[in-house]
Amino acid sequence: MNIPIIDISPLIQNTPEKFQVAEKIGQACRENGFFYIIGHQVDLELQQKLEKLSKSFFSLSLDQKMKIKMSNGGLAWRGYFPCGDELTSGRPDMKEGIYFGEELDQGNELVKIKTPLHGPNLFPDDEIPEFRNVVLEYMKSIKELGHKILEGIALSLNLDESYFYNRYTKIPLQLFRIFNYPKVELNTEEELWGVGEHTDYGLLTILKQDNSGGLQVKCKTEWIEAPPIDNSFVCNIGDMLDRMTGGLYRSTPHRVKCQFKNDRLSYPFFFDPNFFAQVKKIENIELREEDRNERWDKSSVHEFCGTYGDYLIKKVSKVFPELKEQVLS
Ligand SMILES: O=C(O)CCC(=O)C(=O)O
Ligand SMILES: [Fe+2]
Repeated sequence: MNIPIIDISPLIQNTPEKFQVAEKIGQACRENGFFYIIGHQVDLELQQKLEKLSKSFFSLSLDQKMKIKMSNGGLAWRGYFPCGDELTSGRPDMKEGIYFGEELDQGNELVKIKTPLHGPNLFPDDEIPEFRNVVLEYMKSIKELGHKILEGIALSLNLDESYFYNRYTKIPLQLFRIFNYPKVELNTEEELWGVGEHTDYGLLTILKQDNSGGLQVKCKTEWIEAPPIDNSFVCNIGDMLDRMTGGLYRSTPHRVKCQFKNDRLSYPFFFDPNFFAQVKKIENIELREEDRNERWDKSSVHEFCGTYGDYLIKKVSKVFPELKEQVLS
């Protein structure tokens, strides 16, 4: 089974062919929850600048990188974490990375009342002064892309194209990460993963990956590769879309292999419901059979009660247990 490649230019240009695009997106979401997009019109030069600056960042010394360590980001949950600090299902991932989000200054009302995951980003301004603007510009264009893809997803469910925008994503929660999976010298019996099996938490993930490979997607019981495709993004649906569609669009487990040949860079952007949104099932969609026992975390996305922020904080706390103690205690 292959992951489909969908040219979304009609969706971007708002031409009548967008309904056919929506049809293809719907099919991909019902089949395995993963698809590539091309024709997205995200500026290539901007992407190349992002790649170049990200490489420069990860090649700084650990001391330099730790100047923007996540504990300095406090409640906003931003900044750098070194290899081994992030856990999936309780086990350390073989990756380092930086967390970004919407850039909000200390004067912002939500920041003033200490809303978790809201605040200013941490950038390596001394070492790589251009990084800040390039990251913020990239996030802006992927956010716009996210709105477009969600219009396609709404159409694929026979909903008004602004269904998600009106209810959940007028102000989406944006989480943007840049990961480096460093080349690992094999000297252990332990099974190592770049990222262990998991599903994403929110609505939609838009992933840029370099040409190293290693991303794998679980199709029923089989793992298939999601190899790099030039100037494409890999899209996958998260737990909240699974919940909204009563399981019709499942959030699909995926993982990343440990890298033994060279470093791998990836850039996942999580386009998620507003932090304060109560995520509900779409009217007129029937709840499908529970998949809890098959899920990696043995929990049900359909039983959860609360806001998206509540859901996310519970999940993120498992991923960074130490930070949780510092920040939320
Ligand atoms: O690095 C990748 O290709 C995927 C990362 C991922 O699955 C995640 O951060 O949720
Ligand atoms: Fe993921």
